[in-house]
Amino acid sequence: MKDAAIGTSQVSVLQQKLYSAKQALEEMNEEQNEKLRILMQFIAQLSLACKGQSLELDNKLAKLRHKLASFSQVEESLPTLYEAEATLKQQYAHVMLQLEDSRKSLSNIVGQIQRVESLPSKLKLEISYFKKDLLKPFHSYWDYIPKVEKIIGFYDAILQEKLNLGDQFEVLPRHRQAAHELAQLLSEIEFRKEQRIQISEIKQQLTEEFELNILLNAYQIVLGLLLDNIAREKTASQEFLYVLNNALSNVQEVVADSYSHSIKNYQVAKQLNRDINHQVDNVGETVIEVDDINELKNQITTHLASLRKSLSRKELLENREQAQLKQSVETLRRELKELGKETESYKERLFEQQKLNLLDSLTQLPNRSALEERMDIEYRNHKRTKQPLWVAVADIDHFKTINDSFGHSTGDKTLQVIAMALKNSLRESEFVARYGGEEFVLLLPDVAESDILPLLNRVREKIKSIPFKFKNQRITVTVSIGAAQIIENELITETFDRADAALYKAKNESRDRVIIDF
Ligand SMILES: Nc1nc2c(ncn2[C@@H]2O[C@H](COP(=O)(O)OP(=O)(O)OP(=O)(O)O)[C@@H](O)[C@H]2O)c(=O)[nH]1
Repeated sequence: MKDAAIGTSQVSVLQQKLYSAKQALEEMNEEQNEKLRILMQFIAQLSLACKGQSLELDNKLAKLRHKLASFSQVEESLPTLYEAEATLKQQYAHVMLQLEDSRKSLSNIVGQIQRVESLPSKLKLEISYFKKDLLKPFHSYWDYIPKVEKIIGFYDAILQEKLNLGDQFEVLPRHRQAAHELAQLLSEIEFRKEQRIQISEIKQQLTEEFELNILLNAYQIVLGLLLDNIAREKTASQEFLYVLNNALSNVQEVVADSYSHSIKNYQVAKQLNRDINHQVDNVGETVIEVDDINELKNQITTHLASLRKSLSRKELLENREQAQLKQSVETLRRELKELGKETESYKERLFEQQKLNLLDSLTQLPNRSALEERMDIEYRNHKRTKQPLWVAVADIDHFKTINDSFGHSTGDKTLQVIAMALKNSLRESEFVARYGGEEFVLLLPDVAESDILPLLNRVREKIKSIPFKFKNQRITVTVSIGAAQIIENELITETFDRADAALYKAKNESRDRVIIDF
């Protein structure tokens, strides 16, 4: 009976082992689910950064985010993940198609250039090589943009050729007008920091006496810079889409893989559990049924041997599962790290671009888009709090005379100084933007009706007192201001129109004054 007691205690040790093995397996599953949940949240956040690429993609990613937010089992999100991936692939295909169309259009343009008679043979040869080069497909916008620049270069060479032939190309009033318009346009476009010096040189050249090729060069450079800006933004978001797309595919593979592994392992483990329970039952029955001690010894030894075998198979399975889990988690962690890096640099580029989009490059004041956003916010605040809100439009008087008498770059500097003065004369909660040209818009919340005229007159006086000195001449620059307060049931754009009409009146009443539309 002593042997039987030993057998029973061994069985209970084995049962204990079995129980702790089961618990460890459950913990592993929980840990795996937790890691996946973190990854899913991350993907949801990341997909937000993709917004604005295409409406369809936005919808798919929104659906995916919704699924991921409420996910309890990974496999529930798989179909939506597949759908989002398919759309990302479509988007990629769409971009490629666009590039292909652009390549064909470029070939057509080159064909037209080739038809120009009187092309020097060297240029002809170069163009025909270039046309052959265009037979190769483009893989990114970076392939496309240099080709456009090259074509612009050909045009330029042809024009130069014509200029040289004619030699006495006269600068006509319409050329001067074009140069003036280009200079003005340059003041309204946001350029990147490293482009600004080049742009201000071009502006300077356009305002002085110039030859026709200066104007042509200016067009070419500006076009090149603009294309570069467009390409930068496009490539940045495109690259990011590809990375996200790949990451989604990898994660999807890992998830699907570990899911099918855990199903298989679960089934094997279930079978093993059944075997072990069965063997434990058998030991129990043997202890009850067999009386002969030797027989009992033999049978229990056999049962124990087979139990040990099942348990070691189970241990093997658990080890394998542990290794698979480690590998999946490792792969996911790597993906996460890569994505993290990519998102960080994308965010930086986006931030740069946003800054570029909302600041006026000359004065560094908020630009018109920023003004529209702020108007929206102030309007909603006003609706909520019922506090007064004023819109004022300020315009520099006789600004054209400054440009005409002292040059465009002096005009630019004047704009910068006045912009700074306007900004400094306002409180933190007040806002000023460059609306365009020499016009600024102020948004003034929370100012009582009795205070608005003195406030704006102070601003006007402050600008008038700036000691400008151009070409050793002391110049007083003044501004005219029109303002209006938002009234019940009025849109803020209507208030703006009334302020603008008041400014018009101030200009008509000999300028340098403030008129309020009460
Ligand atoms: N230097 C410079 N001039 C600019 C810029 N934007 C607009 N301008 C010039 O601003 C001048 C505006 O002239 P007008 O609209 O005739 O007005 P004004 O001379 O100020 O006359 P009033 O507004 O009637 O007092 C034009 O000569 C524009 O070329 C800029 O960014 N830099």
